[in-house]
Amino acid sequence: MTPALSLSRLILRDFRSYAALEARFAAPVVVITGENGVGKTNLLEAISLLGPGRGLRGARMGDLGRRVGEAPPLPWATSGRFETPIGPFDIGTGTAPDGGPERRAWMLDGVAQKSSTALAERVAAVWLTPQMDRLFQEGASGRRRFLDRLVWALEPAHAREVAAHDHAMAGRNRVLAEGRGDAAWLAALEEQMARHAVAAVAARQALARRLNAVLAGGQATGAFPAARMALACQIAAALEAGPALAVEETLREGLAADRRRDAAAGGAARGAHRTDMTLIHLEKDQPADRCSTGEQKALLVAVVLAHAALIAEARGFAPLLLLDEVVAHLDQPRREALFAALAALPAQSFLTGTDAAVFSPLSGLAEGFRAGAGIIVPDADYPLPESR
Ligand SMILES: Nc1ncnc2c1ncn2[C@@H]1O[C@H](COP(=O)(O)OP(=O)(O)OP(=O)(O)O)[C@@H](O)[C@H]1O
Repeated sequence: MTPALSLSRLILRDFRSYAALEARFAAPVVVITGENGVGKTNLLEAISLLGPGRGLRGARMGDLGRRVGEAPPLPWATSGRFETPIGPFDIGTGTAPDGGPERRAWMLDGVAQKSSTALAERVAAVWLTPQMDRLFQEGASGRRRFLDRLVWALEPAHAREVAAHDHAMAGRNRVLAEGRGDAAWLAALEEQMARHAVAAVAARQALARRLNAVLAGGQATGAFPAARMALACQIAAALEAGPALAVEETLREGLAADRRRDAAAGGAARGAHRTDMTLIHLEKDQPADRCSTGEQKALLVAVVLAHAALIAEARGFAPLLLLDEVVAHLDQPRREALFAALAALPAQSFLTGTDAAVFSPLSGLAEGFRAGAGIIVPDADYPLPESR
C-alpha cells in the first residue's frame, strides 16, 4: 500500500559515523543490512531526529556530531524530504549556528522554526530497538517513554502536556528540597501539576483504548499474537470512575497533603510520572514481563503495526516505522508475518539487520541497501520494486 508519508531523500552531514551522506528511498519498505558497527542504527537515529524529540537513542544533542580523534564532536545536520499526496516538504535539523552544541535548530521548507511544533504536526516516527529487549524487565520510565511516543503520534500536543507537568513537578521538588514553606507557590505548582497530569493521562488512556480496538480487530497485526495494552496508573483508574475535574481536584489535594512525605522522599508520589504500561499476551493470558524475549518482541511488533494503522486512520498518515534488528528475534513464520503485515500497512518502514538472507522474502517488495563505513549503497539483490 502506498504510504501517505514517506521519506524520499536523507542527507547527513557530520552525523555520528557519517561525514556526508545522501540517500534516496523510493519504496514503502527499506532494508538496510551490514556488519556490526557500520552505522545502521546511526542512520535510523538520523531519521528519528527528523521528528520532534531526542530520537531513537535519547542522546544529548552534543553527542550526535561526528567525532574525529580527540576533538569535540563536530556540528551536525540532517535533512529529509518527505513525499505526501499533496506534495513534498523538507525538514532539517542539527546544531544551531548560534549557541552551544546542545542548542538545536529546526527548518521546515528552508524556513527556521522556533520549536519542533510544526514538525510534530507533519511527521511521526515510532521505533523498536535492541535496547528495548528489556523494556518489560526494567523500570517504568522506558515503558512510559514508549507509550508517550505512541500518544504523541496521535496527539502532538501531548508532548507539551508532559513537559509542562514535569516542569511544574521539578519546581515543586526544588521548593520542597529548599524547605521553604512557601504555601502559595507550592499550591500554584500543584495546581499546574494536577491539570497537566490529568490531561496527559487522559491522552494516554485514549491512545490505549483506540489501540486496543485496532488490536482486537486483528487486521493490521496479521499472524502476530493477540495483544492488549493495559495502563497501571492511579490517575487513569480515577478517570475511569469519575469526571476529569474531580480527578484533578483530588490530585491537587493529595499533592498538598503529601508535601512532608514528598520532601523526605525527594519526589512526588503522585502525578503523570507514575503511569506504567504493560502488554497482555491474550492467548497465554500473561503480561509481557512473563513472556519470552521473542514473544515480547512479537507483542511490541503487534503494537507498532496496530498503532501505524490507527494513526493512518486518525491523522491521514502513518508514522515511519524504524525497526532496528527486529527480524533477528523472530522465528521464520513470524518474519514472514511481519513482511506481509508491512507490505499491507500504509506506513513506510525501515528495517536493519546483519544478515541480508533473512530478508529474502522481501525481494520484489522492498528496496535494499548495504551499509559500509560511512556510506550506503543499493543492494543488487533487492532492486527497487517494479510497482513504484
Ligand atoms: N559521534 C560519533 N562520531 C563518529 N563515530 C561514531 C559516533 N557515534 C558512534 N559512532 C560510531 O558508529 C558506529 C556504530 O554505529 P551503529 O550503532 O549505527 O552500528 P550498527 O551498524 O547499528 O551496528 P550493530 O549491527 O552492531 O547494531 C561505531 O563504530 C561507533 O564508533
